[in-house]
Amino acid sequence: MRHTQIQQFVVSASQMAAIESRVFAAGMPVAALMEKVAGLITRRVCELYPDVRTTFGILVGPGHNGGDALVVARELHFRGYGVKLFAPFASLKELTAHHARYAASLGIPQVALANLADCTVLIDGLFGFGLTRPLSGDIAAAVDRINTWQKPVLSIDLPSGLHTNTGAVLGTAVRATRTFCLGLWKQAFLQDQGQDWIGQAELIDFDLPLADIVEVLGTPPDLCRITPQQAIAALPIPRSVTTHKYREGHLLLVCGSRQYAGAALLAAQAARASGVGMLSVAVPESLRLMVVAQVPDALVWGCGETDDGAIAQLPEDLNLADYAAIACGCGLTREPVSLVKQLLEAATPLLLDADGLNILATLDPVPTLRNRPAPTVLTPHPGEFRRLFPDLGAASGREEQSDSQNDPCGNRIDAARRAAQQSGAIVLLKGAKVAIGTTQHPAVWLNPDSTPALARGGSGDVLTGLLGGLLAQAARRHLPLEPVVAAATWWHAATGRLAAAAHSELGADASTQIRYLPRVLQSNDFNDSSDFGF
Ligand SMILES: NC(=O)C1=CN([C@@H]2O[C@H](COP(=O)(O)OP(=O)(O)OC[C@H]3O[C@@H](n4cnc5c(N)ncnc54)[C@H](OP(=O)(O)O)[C@@H]3O)[C@@H](O)[C@H]2O)[C@@H](O)CC1
Ligand SMILES: Nc1ncnc2c1ncn2[C@@H]1O[C@H](COP(=O)(O)OP(=O)(O)O)[C@@H](O)[C@H]1O
Ligand SMILES: [K+]
Repeated sequence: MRHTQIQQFVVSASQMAAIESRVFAAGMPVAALMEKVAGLITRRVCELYPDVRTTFGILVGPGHNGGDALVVARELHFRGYGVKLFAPFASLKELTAHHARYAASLGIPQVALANLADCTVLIDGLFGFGLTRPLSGDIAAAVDRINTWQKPVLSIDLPSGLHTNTGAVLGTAVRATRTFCLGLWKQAFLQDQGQDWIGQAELIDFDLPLADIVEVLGTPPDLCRITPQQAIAALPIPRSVTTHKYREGHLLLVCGSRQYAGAALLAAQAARASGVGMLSVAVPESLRLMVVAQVPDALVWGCGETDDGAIAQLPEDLNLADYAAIACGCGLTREPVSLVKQLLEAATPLLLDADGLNILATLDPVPTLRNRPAPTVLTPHPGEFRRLFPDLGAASGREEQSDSQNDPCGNRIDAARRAAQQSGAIVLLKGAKVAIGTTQHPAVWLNPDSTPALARGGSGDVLTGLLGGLLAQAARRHLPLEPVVAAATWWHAATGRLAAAAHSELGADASTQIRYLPRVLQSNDFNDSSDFGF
């Protein structure tokens, strides 16, 4: 129970400090907490490296991150491991200085950086959430040098140099292979730009009282890290035994063009896998028979086409009020502007993706969305996000085409939140760590566990179909849509992980993802997203 609750929280540096202050004010001695935390870290290090011939090079910073590192060093020393310290700061916080003195008295050597080069593993205790300014000078040079060594690095709390909230690299940062996040997930762990430095992330729960956490974060908290349990709870299962197809929602998918026929198929097949009661698909007339053949369960509308094979208009006898939800955009091309306008005016929950978003971007999006008579869900990747919300775009993540960006204001959590606040829409900002901005509480949902196997054309169409189908089911029941958007995000990511486990990261193409959608729900163990057996 505690394990599940703790996994949902995400904190900023100041919130973490506020929670710790409450614990200290209540009587917990700082030194005792440091012993406890470092003891838990030591246990994990010993589990990871049971061979006592392993040698550890330990980087010691001036604050309590360095204090943690010194306690870990001492404990590893007592367990018989070889330990060397690199402690380049002349002035240490008081508790850290005590531990440094004791470590010296035990004969644990303090060495120059070059002498760590022969250690098997490095432990990074330079800076944690107390980092206040960019790394510079000798310490930045040391970090840069360590990063060239290609050794396993275990970072304590955060890779030193990473901004606790944004995950941005401040000057330079340690490239960790694994990071032990202490107590509560820091925001950096849910930001794309920190991921290449964090490596494998692991939470070390050291029993911060829930009452203190809730007091600082509020109920419900502003941010929520999506857990499998929450996601499953938001899915329309188990079904009522007496239900019938019209009670399980009717989705209208508006998608496809002669140029992008596959996108329509992927979205329709994923919508089918969502369990939606009825699925209608509106495509250009020339795609109609192909969709019928591939998705025989759908009612397929053939629409009038433009010269280029995009949808010119919806059939006259198609009544938008007949549907619980509409999803539009996959493979649409940017031609059908009046179609998207028509859908935006409908009093039906609307999901816009891909070219639906690109068209919306030309229609003065913020006031248009604000005037919508029904809820809207947007699923932009960072490029589409920037087109929709240019004033927030810099904060949405790295450039699509660039592989070396570290945008110092790449705060996706903030970008998704502000986009939702401005527009009133639910904004699902795609990426490695999907951030979903809402106007409700929580203001932002964050999806922690995914796979780069999803980074390929067609993945987004799968998400749109799946989410559209789930939105139709929720809207039919008059349920809030925000938890459903979070659940679809989790389901899609879990599908990618399951498909990648079976077929490799390269083999989890969009069609394979669709085949794996139902298998995610067949797994019996949702206690932890890492408990899927992969
Ligand atoms: N309290 C506890 O018992 C628990 C604490 N825990 C542990 O404590 C960590 C937080 O400790 P912390 O607050 O001491 O901050 P920390 O991250 O060590 O660094 C601050 C020091 O770095 C300095 N400094 C900053 N930037 C710098 C720069 N660019 N270049 C050079 N120096 C720079 C800064 O100096 P100043 O800015 O004051 O000049 C200050 O001296 C947390 O991450 C976790 O590991 C947990 O185990 C839970 C229990
Ligand atoms: N590195 C990554 N790790 C995890 N998920 C990713 C990664 N890159 C992309 N994704 C996910 O894959 C999907 C890609 O969607 P999108 O960019 O719209 O692709 P397309 O339109 O080509 O299908 C989104 O759900 C996104 O969150
Ligand atoms: K660190």
